[in-house]
Amino acid sequence: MAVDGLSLSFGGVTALNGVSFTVAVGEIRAVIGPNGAGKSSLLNAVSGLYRPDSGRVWLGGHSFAAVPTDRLAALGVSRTFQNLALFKGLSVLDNVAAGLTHRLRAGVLAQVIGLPTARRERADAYDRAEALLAFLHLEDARDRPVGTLPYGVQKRVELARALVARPRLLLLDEPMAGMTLTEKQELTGCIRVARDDLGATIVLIEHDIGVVMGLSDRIAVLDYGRLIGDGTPEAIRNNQAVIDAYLGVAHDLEAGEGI
Ligand SMILES: Nc1ncnc2c1ncn2[C@@H]1O[C@H](COP(=O)(O)OP(=O)(O)OP(=O)(O)O)[C@@H](O)[C@H]1O
Repeated sequence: MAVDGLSLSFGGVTALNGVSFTVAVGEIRAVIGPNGAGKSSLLNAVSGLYRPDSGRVWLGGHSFAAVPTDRLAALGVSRTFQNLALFKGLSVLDNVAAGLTHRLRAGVLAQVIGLPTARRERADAYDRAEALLAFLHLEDARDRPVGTLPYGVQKRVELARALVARPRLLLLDEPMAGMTLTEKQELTGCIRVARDDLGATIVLIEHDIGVVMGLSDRIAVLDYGRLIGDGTPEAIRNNQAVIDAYLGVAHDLEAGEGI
């Protein structure tokens, strides 16, 4: 994935101003920056929810002036949202399988009347969902209605659902928001599993600087819509422009506190 000269404004507000960076295959790439820096706008442009004013988004060897949302799955892209978007009354397994069943080739009618192809696709979706539960340590919660689970577990279910289609690129929007320290540690482990064992390239927006420093291979830093830093955690920690604009206000970087 890459973005090349991405610009986007809303009325008089410049959300993105000529942002370019690349994401290597198999990389965990964080995008950080103060509130209003343009992080969500960037993720929304990459996933096709916003149409940039100029610039290109590269996904899987194709470049787009505006990413077609209906082709995201075919391009191997999956994303999560800041606010949970799960079916609260359905079980964990059903929610995870929904990451596949909502776009099965056999249509809804075929599913309902139980044609063999539909049955096979559905069984396959559930097999893959079961496998994902094992990877992300969710087996114990398999049959529980999602709404009854602690928030941190629900976030893991959301990650599992995004992963069930085996995306090549996974976009995570503030995955650690609202989590306890233990939950953050668990989810960090799951994100590593997604990369190491499931082969996903990961781009995440995250405010918790401790998590970002520990998890990312490279970090892109936005400020007022501009890219002001791009490099390894070590390079970003020592980047004066980044310290001035962002890290300088961190309470305690070494302790890994969020800001
Ligand atoms: N749909 C929108 N309509 C109008 N202005 C918007 C819209 N989306 C973003 N903006 C503006 O664009 C700028 C960048 O916002 P964006 O949400 O991308 O920043 P962010 O870095 O994700 O912030 P936060 O960390 O607070 O989520 C802000 O000034 C914001 O008010």
